[in-house]
Amino acid sequence: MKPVIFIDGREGTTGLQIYDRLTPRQDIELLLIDEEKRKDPAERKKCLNAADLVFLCLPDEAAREAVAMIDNPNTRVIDASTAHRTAPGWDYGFPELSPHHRARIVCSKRVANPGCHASGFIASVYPLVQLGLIPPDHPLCAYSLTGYSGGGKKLIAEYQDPHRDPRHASARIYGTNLHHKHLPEMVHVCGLAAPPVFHPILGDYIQGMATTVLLRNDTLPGRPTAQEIHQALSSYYAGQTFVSVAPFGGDEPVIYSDTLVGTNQLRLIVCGHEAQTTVTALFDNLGKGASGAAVQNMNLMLGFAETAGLE
Ligand SMILES: NC(=O)C1=CN([C@@H]2O[C@H](COP(=O)(O)OP(=O)(O)OC[C@H]3O[C@@H](n4cnc5c(N)ncnc54)[C@H](OP(=O)(O)O)[C@@H]3O)[C@@H](O)[C@H]2O)C=CC1
Ligand SMILES: CC(=O)N[C@@H](CCC(=O)OP(=O)(O)O)C(=O)O
Repeated sequence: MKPVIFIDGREGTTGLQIYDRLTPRQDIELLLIDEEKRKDPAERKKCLNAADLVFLCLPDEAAREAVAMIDNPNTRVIDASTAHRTAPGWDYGFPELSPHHRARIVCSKRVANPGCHASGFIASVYPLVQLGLIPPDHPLCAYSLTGYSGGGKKLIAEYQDPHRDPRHASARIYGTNLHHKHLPEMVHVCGLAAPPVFHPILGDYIQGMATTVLLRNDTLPGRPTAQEIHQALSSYYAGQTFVSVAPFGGDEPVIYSDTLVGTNQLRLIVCGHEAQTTVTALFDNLGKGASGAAVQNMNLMLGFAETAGLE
């Protein structure tokens, strides 16, 4: 019997991209909700409980409500929202972080899909903390470029509106209160003593991300060089399909944040010298930053090849 999959929020940005990756597949059965009833709690409840696995591609509050509607003990959940990423009983859906993360996802009933900015930050920082190159109480700084699809349908409409504010043509820093909603998961997953100083930056392009962590080598234990940090990350992720490390200094002399759009890849670029290092994670907010990662997690949970639907 093919596993039955339901995408709650299929009409949204993340949901649609999961749907597009799943429709060609013959190894699953997609449960589709009646278009008119897609926000009807009773109809959603029926679908949520009829499925073997559900993707929640909803605002946080609606995701919490959806989880509360599930009374079938066999229904497994992948939540793309921020609602459960640090919640007890949920596993963090980033399998490349460690064999432990991967093993948890494989048998999990509740997987929280990582936030997009958080994915970029954690991909760089988690291994360096594990390897002892960054102490958990190290004062970290990061910034993260994103396309506007990261803000869902509302932000896409705002940026694509022919009568939009002309200032949207310039990049804009947001999260200026320094309390971005991805900070708790960055701290929780990496085991940090305090959140990084973090600015997200929105550009006038639809898709693609570049998340950069800045390090002063003389403040790190053993004063590693940028090359040594590059070597450590390269060894850490050796053999992974979806996370890779570029040759030292990067693949090109500049870094375009839309380089990996349309893929489920996340590529780390380490630059610097004896005194300073930057680690930039390049990926697609709707690939490894959301929908691609969610499908990868589904593959692991249901015993499919990790790459199925993601080639
Ligand atoms: N976009 C991205 O790059 C990323 C998004 N995410 C997260 O994924 C989740 C979805 O985001 P995104 O796809 O961008 O958002 P969108 O706004 O594009 O889509 C959300 C969808 O949920 C629907 N919806 C809202 N409330 C309900 C409800 N009560 N019942 C059923 N459907 C409902 C909306 O309906 P309607 O169409 O009528 O508005 C919409 O189709 C969010 O939590 C987001 O933070 C995570 C990582 C990256
Ligand atoms: C451009 C933009 O607005 N991006 C969103 C993050 C998108 C994402 O990762 O969403 P969730 O954490 O909600 O799942 C933001 O920075 O709030």
